[in-house]
Amino acid sequence: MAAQRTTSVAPFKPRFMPLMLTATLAAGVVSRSSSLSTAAALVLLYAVTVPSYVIYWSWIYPYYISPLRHVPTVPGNPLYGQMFEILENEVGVCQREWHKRHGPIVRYFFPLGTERLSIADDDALKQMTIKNPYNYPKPLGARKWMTRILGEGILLAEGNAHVHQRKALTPGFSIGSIRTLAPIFWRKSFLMAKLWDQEIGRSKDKKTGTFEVLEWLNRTTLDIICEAGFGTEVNSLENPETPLREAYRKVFVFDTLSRLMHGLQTLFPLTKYIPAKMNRDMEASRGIILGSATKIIKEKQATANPADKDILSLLVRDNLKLQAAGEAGLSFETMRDQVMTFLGAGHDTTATGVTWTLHLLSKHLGVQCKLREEIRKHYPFLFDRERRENFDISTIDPDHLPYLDNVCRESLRYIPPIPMTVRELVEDDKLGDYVVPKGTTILVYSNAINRLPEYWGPTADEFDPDRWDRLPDSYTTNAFMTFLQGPRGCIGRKFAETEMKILLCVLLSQFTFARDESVQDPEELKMWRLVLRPRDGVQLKVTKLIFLFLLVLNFNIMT
Ligand code: HEM
Repeated sequence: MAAQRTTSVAPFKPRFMPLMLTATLAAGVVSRSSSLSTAAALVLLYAVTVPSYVIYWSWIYPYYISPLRHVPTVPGNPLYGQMFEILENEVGVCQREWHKRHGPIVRYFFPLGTERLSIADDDALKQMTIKNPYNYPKPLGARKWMTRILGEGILLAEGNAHVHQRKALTPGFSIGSIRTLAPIFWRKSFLMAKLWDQEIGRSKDKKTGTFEVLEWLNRTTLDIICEAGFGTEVNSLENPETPLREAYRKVFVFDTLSRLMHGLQTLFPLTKYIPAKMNRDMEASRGIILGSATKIIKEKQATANPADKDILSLLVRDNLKLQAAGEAGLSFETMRDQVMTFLGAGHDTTATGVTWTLHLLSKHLGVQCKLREEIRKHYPFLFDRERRENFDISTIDPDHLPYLDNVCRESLRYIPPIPMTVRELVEDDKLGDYVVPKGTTILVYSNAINRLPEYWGPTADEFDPDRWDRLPDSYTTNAFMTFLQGPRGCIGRKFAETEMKILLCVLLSQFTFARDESVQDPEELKMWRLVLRPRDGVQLKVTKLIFLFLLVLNFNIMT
């Protein structure tokens, strides 16, 4: 299709309040110049204005005036748009179907013909994420909503401020830096496994425990980001009630009212002042997170030790160097907000990713066995308590396990912990064949793109780690949007991947995982708030591996 152009004349976009004000003033004029009373004139003018407004925005603007009218559009009633379908379904699933039916760039509606574009087109994604990323900032409403808990760190910075912060933070996330931090990942993973071992020890048969794993993994990844990221020991693993963990627990409450309030706040930021429980909890959580971040950064600045390897130490040292060279460097508030960002972005995401992986392994026992055998082949000592306690863990690089790599990638493709991201154009731009005007809201759904047959072939909807060894010709880098791409993509990707692999090596070498059939499949209960989580967590049957060994050994001896 030929490229569409925006018209040089700005399209007519009446706004509700000014329109009603005009109607009210007109009612005054009409009542004075006719026999109608003011009330009757008001009723008459409102009766004409409101339906005209609704008809214009729902049926005239979207189809005859909007510069986006040529973009393939999801059929439906623009009066309420696809809102109900979106609310009823898992985030990204409607968009996945729409892309399959209508192509890689689709338009759909929120009420009153409010337009949204969902982008899955390879070139358009390149344009947004790599060629022109700063033309696509996060919309103000979304930013304000996220700032409350994540601070105004790198995730929410835009333009030059983002370039500056990204440059300052990148060295802390280099492969070399992550390698230096890996022993912390191992230590915390072993600690969690030890605590699981104790938990199972308290079960009836002392072999199998049935418990919810997401909360455990959240505590482990929180402890890891605090120590590896900031050199701070939180130990929420052994102290589950630690206020910082409690603060994040409250942020992710999924009762209906909280979900409604969160949704409202992205549209109307002032609703954060409504004295509802959710707002009180959010404020309390914010206070704790902000307080912890302030304490961390103050301690770090006071004791900048050249031997410290954590990410924040690198940042503080770099910043001091910049300031010594007469450059501005990062302010105290910016550094504090980076800590808030890393706390928020850096633990729940990975915990959710590992949790979904364990869930998928519990459903695909063949994959679980194959993965365990690979770990055993490369790192046999992990399966032996005495040997693993005496092994120099810093020499192990889990990147050398190809099947582990496949399993992690496939799990993150199949259920992306961050299922979507939203952007708003600052200036007109061309996406695919369409000129998209500034102000358009655009969504990139990893939970749609990651499973499109156009990129992944007919098995796109299956969990199959082996696919990574035989990717179809239609695959492109942008078909895997779990970490986004380009300068706004996840800076912590290597950190998360290494952490995930180490956790899986430790867990699979000590336990087996089976579905707890007494609870509903968590995949049917996905809930989204920044992260796509299982609503009630993931409850698994966790069996100590040593007992299975003995069982197999016994069986072999007897037969
Ligand atoms: C499996 C785990 C993770 C996933 C799936 C993930 C995914 C993402 C995605 C999709 C974005 C882009 C968000 C947007 O712009 O809307 C992002 C950004 C970011 N992530 Fe991650 N992330 C993970 C782990 C981590 C970890 C462990 C850290 C820190 C240690 C981290 C730190 C960040 C930061 C700071 C940004 C903002 C980058 C920027 O705007 O320049 N993430 N992540």
